Amino acid sequence: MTSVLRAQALGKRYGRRWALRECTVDIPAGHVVGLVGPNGAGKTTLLKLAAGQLEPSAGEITVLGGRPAAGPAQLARVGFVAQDTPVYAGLTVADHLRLGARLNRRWDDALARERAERLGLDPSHKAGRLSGGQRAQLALTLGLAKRPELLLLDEPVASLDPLARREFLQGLMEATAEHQLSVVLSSHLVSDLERVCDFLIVLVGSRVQVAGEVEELLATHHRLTGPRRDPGRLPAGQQVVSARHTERQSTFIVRTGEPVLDPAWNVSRLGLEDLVLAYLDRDVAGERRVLLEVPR
Ligand SMILES: Nc1ncnc2c1ncn2[C@@H]1O[C@H](COP(=O)(O)OP(=O)(O)OP(=O)(O)O)[C@@H](O)[C@H]1O
Repeated sequence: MTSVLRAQALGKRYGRRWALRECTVDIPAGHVVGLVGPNGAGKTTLLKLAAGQLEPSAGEITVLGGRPAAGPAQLARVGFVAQDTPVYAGLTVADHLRLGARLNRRWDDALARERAERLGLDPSHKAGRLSGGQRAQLALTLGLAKRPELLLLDEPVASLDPLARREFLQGLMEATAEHQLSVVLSSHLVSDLERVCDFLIVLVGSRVQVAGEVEELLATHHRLTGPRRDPGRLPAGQQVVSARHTERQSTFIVRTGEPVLDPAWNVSRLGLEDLVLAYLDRDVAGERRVLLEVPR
């Protein structure tokens, strides 16, 4: 299957500090990819590298088989909705659609108008007077009407209330099914990602901690609880993601393709949220522990 995004030892450095480091991922087409990580993890950097807005300092990245921003044809295949729903406050909804039509060679005007109408976006309203949710929907409409093959969304729901978030993600899911596009979506909110994503990338401290299809990740990660044990005594095929101990008991989260047969363990499956938290909670290269926002 063709890759929508392939990175090999990709890195971006500002001065001596790496914003993204040794990033190797291969995202097949047709997925809604959740890119999750705490503040400063490198999510925006990866999306901007994919959009061709940044040049790598190390490694390689190809998007839809080409170099990002290789030229107008490549740019037309990728939509990028930057953080904070970038719209022009002084322009009306109709102005935005006209601008989109002028700037994008594959612009789908019928889609843009139909979507704006369905969402109740009044063409005569200035973007600056729309609510945060409406602005996010306008930005998504512009991104979709561009008819990209890959849509990159940087924290599109961060400023939205739960209802607006649900509506936005619902709209995104419908649009991806209808137009067969691939999406990479960054967010802090695991519960939102759980609803829409079928591929996950967890970034912490500028490095990819885990990447893969959600179904496969959920099938291969287990929580083991039992009598206290040193992690070094687990079988070689069980990769320890996290370990917690009390005086008498150990709880491990392990990744393994094999069944866990040791009768000493009580084995349970993980939900996506627990899986993500296990990776986020690891100490990364001695850096401080990181916490993720998980709305209840
Ligand atoms: N233009 C820049 N100059 C210097 N450092 C930068 C620049 N842009 C990003 N960084 C640094 O690179 C690291 C990764 O930033 P990035 O914006 O990619 O993180 P993020 O995961 O998107 O964070 P957030 O969730 O807060 O948006 C951070 O440490 C940040 O301070």
